[in-house]
Amino acid sequence: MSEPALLRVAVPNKGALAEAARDMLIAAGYRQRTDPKELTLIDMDHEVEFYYLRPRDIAVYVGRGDLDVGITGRDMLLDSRASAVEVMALGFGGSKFRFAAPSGSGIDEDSLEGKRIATSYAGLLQGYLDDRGINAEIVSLDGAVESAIRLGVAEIVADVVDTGTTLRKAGLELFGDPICFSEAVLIQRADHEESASIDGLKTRLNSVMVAQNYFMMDYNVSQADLDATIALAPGVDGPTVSSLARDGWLAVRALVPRKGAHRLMDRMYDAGARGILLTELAACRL
Ligand SMILES: Nc1ncnc2c1ncn2[C@@H]1O[C@H](COP(=O)(O)OP(=O)(O)OP(=O)(O)O)[C@@H](O)[C@H]1O
Ligand SMILES: O=P(O)(O)OC[C@H]1O[C@H](OP(=O)(O)OP(=O)(O)O)[C@H](O)[C@@H]1O
Ligand SMILES: [Mg+2]
Repeated sequence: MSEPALLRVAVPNKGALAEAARDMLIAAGYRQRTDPKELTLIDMDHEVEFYYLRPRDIAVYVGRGDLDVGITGRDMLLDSRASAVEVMALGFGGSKFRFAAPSGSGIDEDSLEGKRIATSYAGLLQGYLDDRGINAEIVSLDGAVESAIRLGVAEIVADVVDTGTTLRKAGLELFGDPICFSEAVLIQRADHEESASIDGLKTRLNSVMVAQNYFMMDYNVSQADLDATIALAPGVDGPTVSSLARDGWLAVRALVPRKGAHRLMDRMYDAGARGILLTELAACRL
């Protein structure tokens, strides 16, 4: 009997996305490497082979068709100019790609013409400049771009910003609108065909994201207050209502949005709910 064709999936091997990508794949039921030095891992149950690669290279492999699907940052996908497309945003690794200059320099987005701009995302920056007809010199660096100004290499930097701590430490301040709002994304080759195995992966990842957006709420309530509490927490397809071994009381279970769940708990209590529990979900397919 021939071996099944394995789905080839690229996963960041280190950096800002690696740990969250691994956690998400494990939550979706896949095996992941236990030794960070392993380069690949086969999950035979799901007929998937994972390749642990630099996030910057993942769009190249997927764009060429050497790998079927990959997880990388949207900014890295756009920077690569590879023939790959975003098929699903994964809800982690959020960052912005932004301009910064020394505090008080007076440089703004209207004064980019003729400047030297240091970045490790030359493709992404060039696309921004070309779209606006701006001529500026791009100084391409590998990382730690924030130091480029102090060292005289450039007057402006364009870099990934999350908390802004790195920029502040370098005495820089942001200017202009973000060039790109990034997060981790699932990518496929631009001319990909329909694939049941990739659909399976997307469904599983989606179920993890849905689970991250909801809590399961359990509570007890008297028959008299049931309608009021259901109106506050109607669930997705209506709550499950079971009898409780206490006369005139019911046990109720409903999915509730994670956002505002604690405020909802207060309102449920005021409406008569007691013994209210919020529980994390591991995965959830609605
Ligand atoms: N501090 C951060 N917070 C959130 N996302 C980030 C942060 N730094 C980078 N990212 C995002 O993670 C992705 C991969 O960047 P990362 O910094 O891990 O790659 P790298 O610079 O090639 O690797 P390394 O920094 O390990 O040399 C990019 O999409 C980037 O926007
Ligand atoms: O706004 P912050 O929360 O400070 O995060 C942004 C910093 O994080 C990344 O650096 P990384 O550690 O990946 O180093 P690198 O510049 O060498 O890639 C990014 O390049 C910024 O320098
Ligand atoms: Mg980095």
